[in-house]
Amino acid sequence: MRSLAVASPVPPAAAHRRRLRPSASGREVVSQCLKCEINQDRPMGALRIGHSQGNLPRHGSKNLLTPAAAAISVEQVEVSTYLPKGDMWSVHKFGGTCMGTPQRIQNVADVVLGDSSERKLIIVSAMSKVTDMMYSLVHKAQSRDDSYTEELDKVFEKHMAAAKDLLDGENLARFLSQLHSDISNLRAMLRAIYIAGHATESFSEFVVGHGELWSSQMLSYAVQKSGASCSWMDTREVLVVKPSGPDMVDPDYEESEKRLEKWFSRQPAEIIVATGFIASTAENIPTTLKRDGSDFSAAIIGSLVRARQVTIWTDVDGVFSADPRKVSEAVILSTLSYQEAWEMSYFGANVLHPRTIIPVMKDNIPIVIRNMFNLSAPGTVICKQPANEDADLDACVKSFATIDKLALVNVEGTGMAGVPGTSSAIFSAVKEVGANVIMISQASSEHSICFAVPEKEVAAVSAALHVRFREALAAGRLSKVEVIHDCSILAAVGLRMASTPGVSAILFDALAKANINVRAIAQGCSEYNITVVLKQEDCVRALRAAHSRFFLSKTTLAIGVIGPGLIGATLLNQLRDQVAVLKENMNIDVRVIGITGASTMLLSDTGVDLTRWKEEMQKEAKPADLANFVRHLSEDHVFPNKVLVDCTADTNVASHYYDWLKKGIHVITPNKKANSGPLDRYLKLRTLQRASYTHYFYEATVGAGLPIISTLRGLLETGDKILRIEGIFSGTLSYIFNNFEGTRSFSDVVAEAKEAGYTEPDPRDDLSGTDVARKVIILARESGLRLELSDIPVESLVPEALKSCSSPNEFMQKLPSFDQDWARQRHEAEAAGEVLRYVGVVDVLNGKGRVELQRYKRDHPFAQLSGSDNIIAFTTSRYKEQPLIVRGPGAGAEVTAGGVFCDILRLASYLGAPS
Ligand SMILES: NC(=O)C1=CN([C@@H]2O[C@H](COP(=O)(O)OP(=O)(O)OC[C@H]3O[C@@H](n4cnc5c(N)ncnc54)[C@H](O)[C@@H]3O)[C@@H](O)[C@H]2O)C=CC1
Ligand SMILES: N[C@@H](CC=O)C(=O)O
Ligand code: NA
Repeated sequence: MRSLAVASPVPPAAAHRRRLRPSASGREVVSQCLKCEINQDRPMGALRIGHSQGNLPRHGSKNLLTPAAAAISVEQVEVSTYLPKGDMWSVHKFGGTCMGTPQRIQNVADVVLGDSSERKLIIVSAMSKVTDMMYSLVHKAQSRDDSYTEELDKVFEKHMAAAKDLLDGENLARFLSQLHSDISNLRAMLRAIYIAGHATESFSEFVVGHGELWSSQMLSYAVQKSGASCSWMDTREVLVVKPSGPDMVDPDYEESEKRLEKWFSRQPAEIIVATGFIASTAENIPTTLKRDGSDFSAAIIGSLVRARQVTIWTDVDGVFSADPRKVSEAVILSTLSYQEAWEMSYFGANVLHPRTIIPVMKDNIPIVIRNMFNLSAPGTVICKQPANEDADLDACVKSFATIDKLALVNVEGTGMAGVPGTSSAIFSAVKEVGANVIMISQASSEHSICFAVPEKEVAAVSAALHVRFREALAAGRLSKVEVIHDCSILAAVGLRMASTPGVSAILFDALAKANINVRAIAQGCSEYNITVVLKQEDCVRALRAAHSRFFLSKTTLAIGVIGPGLIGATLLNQLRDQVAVLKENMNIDVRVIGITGASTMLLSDTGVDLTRWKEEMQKEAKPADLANFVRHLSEDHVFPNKVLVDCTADTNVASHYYDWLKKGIHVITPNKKANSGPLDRYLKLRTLQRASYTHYFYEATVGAGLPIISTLRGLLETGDKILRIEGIFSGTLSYIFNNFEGTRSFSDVVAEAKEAGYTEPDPRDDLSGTDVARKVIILARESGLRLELSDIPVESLVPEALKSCSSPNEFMQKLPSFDQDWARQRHEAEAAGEVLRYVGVVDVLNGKGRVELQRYKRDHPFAQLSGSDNIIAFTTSRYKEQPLIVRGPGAGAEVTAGGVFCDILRLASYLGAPS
């Protein structure tokens, strides 16, 4: 990759090591000020650099106390070793969590020793929580809160305990003596702060940096224990920075490089353990790189030595494709470009601070984010985008992020178009109130401009705009300055995304399918992100919908099953056996997140375990409450697509479909009540369905799993004209008349049909012809006829005397008393060489339907059926001579549940699943 910048004769390492090991104090007291030394512009590599402690020399009147604790001074020694640069270096940074306990520090030492790079530079943060403790010390002291002394004791004890655990012998003694000395200096300094009631910035920066001094010393001793060549570096001797804004500093690379070379010439160890976070100004005043500064230290040092790689060790497996707290299926990204990482950190992703990326970006040094607690995870590499990365559409999007608590401001009016200066006037008004504009969008018609600002700033922005545009508003040149509250931003981040055709289509399609309304859109020319503004309440759902479309199983579907009776239970078992296959082969992730019966319901956030749903239903279930059940589904934020599967025969349940579709919940059902109920309701439902992206499927309402509705749809949608549909639509009645033979009684065969699961929950619905009439109505309406159920003449097979039975059981018990009548009717037909068949007819030409018991010759196709077969003949303009016939079992648990399952997969494919 890169070649060495400087190669120099290196004296025997041992000699250097001896000279450069930290002194008993851990630091070397030297005589000459670094500032003066550097100013003399000496040849590099010849300095002994240390920072003194205790009775320190002064650097000038500005920092009277600071030098007493932190002056950085140098002593000249002979030039011996130059700093090599390039691939031999690997830089590691270990965050506070990695350094949290003695055991963890030891693990860090092991990781460092396990890296086979020729030279290693290790940057460490303070032990976890220590930096906060140090800030609190300063805060307490300047607030004249005495308890700072106890807190300082805690800091001392924490480090002493850690060191005693980790180190022994001479190293422990050295460390503890240094710790004592530092703590007593800090006590003096904090006392001064306490008396003054004020801490200058340099005072507090000096105090807070101690966490890194101690953690890095402990680590360097721990590494030395193994006998490795290791030096400790106080980066205040090397890293020079200058303030570049509030709470921001810029590295002085040139000066830092000089100082590093000089430092290295004195201590050319193979492993250098250095303090993160701290640095000094050009005047040698201790300072810090501000929050997250250790990452920055690592990046700057990585750049100074032109490292092969900078590894940032933390406690996550890498950079996620979305906030894993919001998207449980977020994945770890294997690579990211610098710009993408940059963009993501803007959107709040816990990646790296953008400034951390700058130093390494200029030298194309990769940054790797690794998990200290899961060494098997390869992590995320942040590097220059490889030119040949495959141009897969989906791969263009790397991650999604959101920003909440925003408001949109919309300034609108005809007087804006073509008037130069309008946007400047708007944004200068915004600037005057100090608001931060997060996103701007203006359509090219120029009649409006909208922008997003933090919700807490919008009142001031709106007021300022009303003042600024008072005249324009009064004159009507501007029609309004409108505020839309409670908005969020969803941003898709990816390098080539904005320039790759189809990416935004997929994004917006995913949002549309999740029924999410987009309020504003912005896509910068930077190609790195597409930003959409939406209602805050939709934000997590939108994030999940978009994320799942690009990263997950392409289609996720949350299902609520209503009515786990025969069909519902069979469906749940079929799902149990097939979900893994669907995920593997079709990229469809189906989760049942609720099951409700008439009396109890079971709710789950992530998906019911379908291998034990019945037990769970008994153990975990709550009293059934349909409204709560639906709320559970609609308020779920994990899954973008939700579907209610109604497996009841309940009219009341069916009456809710309209509301559910309106809520964006898809509906699938074998229940015929909605489509055969009042015509106006049916039409309203279908109109809503057609106008929305929410789907309603009901294939199993006619012919169970047989493709009846879909066949009819196919004919109609391709322009065929339906003339007539007739057939045997009842599995129950088909079974009864197919098996009502010989000596068998009618009531026995009905009981068998019920036992086989062909009948409706109340078998009278079958025998009365009502079930067939419902199917006729469904097909008639599907064919365009506007008929009510009452328009269908129905010949009922329920004896008059049994119509008033109070229960299906009573009906079944009394049915045998009518067996004689049935036997007679059958014998009459048989005598004529005929069979009894119960048929339904949709006479589309005449706009009518009927349901009746008919006699057919033995060779008629309707006489050839067996079992619960349905047979449906479509006579159409195209199928005029010979009807199109669909035949097969038209009732029963497996085939019906299979039909419902097919609808679920149809929905998945409408939602984008592969075919
Ligand atoms: N059995 C079959 O071969 C076919 C049945 N169908 C239809 O499938 C649906 C279910 O039929 P089956 O499973 O045979 O009936 P079933 O009686 O075995 O199951 C219905 C279930 O719904 C429950 N239920 C009733 N009202 C409810 C409510 N308000 N909330 C929650 N749960 C409620 C019942 O407790 C029962 O568990 C019916 O609409 C039927 O017309 C459609 C095609 C074929
Ligand atoms: N009970 C019905 C079931 C299907 O809709 C029938 O028998 O056909
Ligand atoms: Na069907």
